[in-house]
Amino acid sequence: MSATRVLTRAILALGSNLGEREGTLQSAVGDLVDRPEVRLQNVSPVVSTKPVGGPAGQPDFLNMVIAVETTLTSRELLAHCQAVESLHHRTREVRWGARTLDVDIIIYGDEQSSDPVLTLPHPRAGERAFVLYPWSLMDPNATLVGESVAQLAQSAPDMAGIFHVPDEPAALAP
Ligand SMILES: Nc1ncnc2c1ncn2[C@@H]1O[C@H](COP(=O)(O)OP(=O)(O)OP(=O)(O)O)[C@@H](O)[C@H]1O
Ligand SMILES: Nc1nc2c(c(=O)[nH]1)N=C(CO)CN2
Repeated sequence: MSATRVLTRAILALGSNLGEREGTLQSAVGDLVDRPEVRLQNVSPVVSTKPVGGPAGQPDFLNMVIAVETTLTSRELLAHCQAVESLHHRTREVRWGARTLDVDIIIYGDEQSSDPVLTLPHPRAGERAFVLYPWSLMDPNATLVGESVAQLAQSAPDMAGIFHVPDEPAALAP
């Protein structure tokens, strides 16, 4: 008889700035939860964000976060996120360069780790409005290491470059 696995809540951040960005994010969410060990709990709106770091002139990102409950360990969840990135033709050439899909684990329960292979909470999440702002829209009461995610978003340097994505293409708007 196998041991019962603990169910852990995790926040995953998704970003895309190459190709059909919105479609990639939508299908990546499906792929991330397309196994019995990962259950989708909540989904943020998609926001448009200016690139933070990396080469100049790269396209704007679409970013979003999701909340999942999982019986995977944190390392298994990382491997799963990387497999979904590969499925969407993610390559790693330039640090912070343009990519079809990036999936980061922001928190995994209250696990803390300084291992570079999997650092938890994600070491740069607390200063990234492209993670914090959609997270605060999904869960206005969320906290990251004891601080309000909504407040952290407002003081993040990239907050000024964040825009809501209209539900309909601008060309169809009255
Ligand atoms: N919390 C985490 N979530 C995802 N990857 C992580 C995490 N902590 C460490 N890593 C490691 O970071 C490595 C680089 O990941 P990646 O190429 O996606 O970085 P990036 O998204 O370009 O930059 P950043 O790490 O600043 O978001 C991965 O191979 C992974 O092992
Ligand atoms: N706007 C934005 N900038 C970034 C992003 C991202 O997802 N959105 N991801 C990065 C590395 O994870 C680096 N810079």
